[in-house]
Amino acid sequence: MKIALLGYGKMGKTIERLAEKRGHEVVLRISDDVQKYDLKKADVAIDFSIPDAAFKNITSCFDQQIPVVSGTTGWLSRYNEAVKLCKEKDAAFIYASNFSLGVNLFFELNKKLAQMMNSFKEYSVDIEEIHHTQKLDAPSGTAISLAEQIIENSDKKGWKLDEASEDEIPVTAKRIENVPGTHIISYKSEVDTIKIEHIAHSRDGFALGAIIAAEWLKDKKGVFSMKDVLF
Ligand SMILES: NC(=O)C1=CN([C@@H]2O[C@H](COP(=O)(O)OP(=O)(O)OC[C@H]3O[C@@H](n4cnc5c(N)ncnc54)[C@H](O)[C@@H]3O)[C@@H](O)[C@H]2O)C=CC1
Ligand SMILES: O=C(O)C1=N[C@H](C(=O)O)C[C@H](O)C1
Repeated sequence: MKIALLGYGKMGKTIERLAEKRGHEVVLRISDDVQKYDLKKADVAIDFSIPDAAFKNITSCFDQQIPVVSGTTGWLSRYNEAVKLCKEKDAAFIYASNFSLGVNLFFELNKKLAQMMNSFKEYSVDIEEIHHTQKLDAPSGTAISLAEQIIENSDKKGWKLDEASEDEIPVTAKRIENVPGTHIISYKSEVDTIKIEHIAHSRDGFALGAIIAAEWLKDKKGVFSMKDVLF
């Protein structure tokens, strides 16, 4: 598979290393706001760029009929617009706030736990995420996905960074040098705490998941999620 990397930072470089090991070839590397780039040589594009660039990168792929996998976070206010454009242009698109297998399993666990805990009002829920200090967005896209899953499976009405009201989930974002990504969900009562935690040891899990998603998407049309790829 010939891959265009839209974003050639920490994730782009990790994807290149793992993709080459799987026999793929990187044919284009974009790491800036290039006015127009030619994706014709690529079978698929993988976007891990910056929040301000993701929408333009993704829709350029639709225009050039190249399937696109995006993991960039912090641009999701335009996600529905991207979905609409993908359908109009009969293109192919997968977005995931987190491509790692471990986090996608953790997502399923989170939904089940939220359903179970909803009957026990003596417990209050909170989410904590920890990432490296270069991260541009807060809270992380994964923390937002986790909060949305809890909201769908409980009586919670929303989430808020730091201070939250009774019917909202408080989300805390910490920034510590070199942390690839940690997410913790806690249910606390007077007498005890129940915690589930996902700790990424490196970026390899995210990168491998994105490559597997690209292999899966290459010959398809439509809008998909990581759940379609993995389960
Ligand atoms: N969904 C997932 O599984 C994961 C998502 N991420 C997200 O991926 C994104 C990238 O993460 P990192 O690689 O760690 O960041 P990074 O800062 O190391 O790399 C981003 C790169 O994008 C480049 N860039 C700037 N403008 C661009 C443009 N217009 N087009 C293409 N590239 C451009 C920058 O020069 C930089 O090299 C972030 O939004 C992060 O939250 C990160 C890890 C996993
Ligand atoms: O910026 C990162 O590094 C990460 N971003 C993603 C997010 O915002 O959830 C996924 C992962 O946690 C690493």
